[in-house]
Amino acid sequence: KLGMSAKKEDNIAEWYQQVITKAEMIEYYDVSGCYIIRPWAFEVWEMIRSWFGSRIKDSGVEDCYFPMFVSKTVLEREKDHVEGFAPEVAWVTKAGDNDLEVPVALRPTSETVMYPYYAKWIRSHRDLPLRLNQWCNVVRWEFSHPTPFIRTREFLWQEGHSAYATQKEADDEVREILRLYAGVYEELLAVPVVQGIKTEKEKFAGGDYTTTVEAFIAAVGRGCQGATSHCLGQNFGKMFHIEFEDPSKNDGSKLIPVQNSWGLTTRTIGVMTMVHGDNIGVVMPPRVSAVQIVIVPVGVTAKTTDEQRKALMDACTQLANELKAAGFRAKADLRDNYSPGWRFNHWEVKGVPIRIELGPKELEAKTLALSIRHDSSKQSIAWDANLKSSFATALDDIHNAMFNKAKAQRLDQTKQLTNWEDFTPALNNKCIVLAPWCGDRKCEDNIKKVSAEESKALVADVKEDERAPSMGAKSLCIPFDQPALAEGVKCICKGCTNNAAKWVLFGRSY
Ligand SMILES: O=C1CCCN[C@@H]1CCCn1cnc2ccccc2c1=O
Repeated sequence: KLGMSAKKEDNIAEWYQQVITKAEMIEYYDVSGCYIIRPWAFEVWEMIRSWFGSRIKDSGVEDCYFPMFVSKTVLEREKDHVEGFAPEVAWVTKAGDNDLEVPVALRPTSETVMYPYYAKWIRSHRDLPLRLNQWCNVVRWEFSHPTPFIRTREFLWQEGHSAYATQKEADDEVREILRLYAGVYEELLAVPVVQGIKTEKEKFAGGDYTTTVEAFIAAVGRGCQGATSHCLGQNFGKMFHIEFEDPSKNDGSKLIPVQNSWGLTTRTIGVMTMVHGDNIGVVMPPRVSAVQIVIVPVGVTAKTTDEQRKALMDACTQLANELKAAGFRAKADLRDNYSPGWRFNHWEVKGVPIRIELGPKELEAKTLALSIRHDSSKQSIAWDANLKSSFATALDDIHNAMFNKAKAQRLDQTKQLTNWEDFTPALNNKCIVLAPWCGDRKCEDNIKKVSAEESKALVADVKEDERAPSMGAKSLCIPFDQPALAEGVKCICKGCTNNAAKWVLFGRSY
């Protein structure tokens, strides 16, 4: 039974689980926190990989593959970045009945796997820049609530690791990669993102600074980190003795390269689903949907003669072939063991951007009746020589409409505030907050603590709905695009009298 029973605005967790299973994206699996990624979702990952992978390759990044097993000594080499994450590291301790002499960890990320070899391969400045990337899985045995695509114990990602001779080159690459991450979200997935830098509290502790693309899930009013691009500085270079001869000297003195690392994961698919999905099911962005146009024959009745039925089937196949020849991912669903209505609903729940019902009278008139999934509108397109441009326009219009709708929702649910008393009510109104911050870590901690307390107090009043989020707001990013900050504007934090230094995006988040 395909029908959705949960409503997105009522209970997004229940809605999400139904949507991703009925759209055949996910199958639940018997190891907690792990899920089967079915073709309808995996093909989105393949589109993302093709788009992002081709662009980083064109810019000079080389793909490679490192082992997924990490020895304990190597993993714990960079103390301060691992200690916070140690509880998430999964270990292999046995093979068959026998304990391993030395347990090996499953990679949670590959800095410590790769950098001993960066030290071996980098000798001269001519070995720089070294820019390697791998598409792989990683394991992080998290204990917080697992959510398919969004928070899983194993996920797919790409991780890029660069080493440069100069800080400038590294800084430039951090932003170049972030621009591509924004492109994955905005050009492929029709999801608007805010680009910014993480606060010291939220950045990757092993690095110098972390830049991020932040998405927004309007249905629950929560931010979601989309991808990160870190400048690691020389921290790992010092730890792993990565050095190169100083080209400006001839006394053999060494320099430590400036490194970056950057990652994008299958969380992208979860964000896409949560942002665009509706109470019918998934709504696929046209540029990543494995099927962009589905054709279902209709109007076949007992009165239809065999040759009429055959003519109609052939026409559906011919239309699909013409669309494929024009470069679209089109499919004719002629499975007559399912009713046309069942087929129509099937592709609607899966979120195919354009569905075409082709019947005898459309065939006669050579006009195609299009059902547009994202807004349930109807369009008719002549089946003529302009097929390619008509469908290209229709699909681009769908992408832009989905993007603009999501952007309008985010703008509508982003409150720019300067007074603390407006902060928690905004969170409880499914909003994120752009607020002035003095830059003190104390205030950032306080904002999270006090907003959580104020939310709990509210939930206490509203007893019956224990699901109301009592989560505090964390800083999502310091947007690169900063509104003007007038002289004397104070930090939003309750009780802080410091002048604000920056506008910061705060919100509950995944
Ligand atoms: O984000 C990225 C992008 C891709 C390459 N790695 C960086 C930083 C990863 C930070 N991190 C995240 N979880 C971890 C979990 C266990 C051990 C170590 C880590 C860890 O270093």
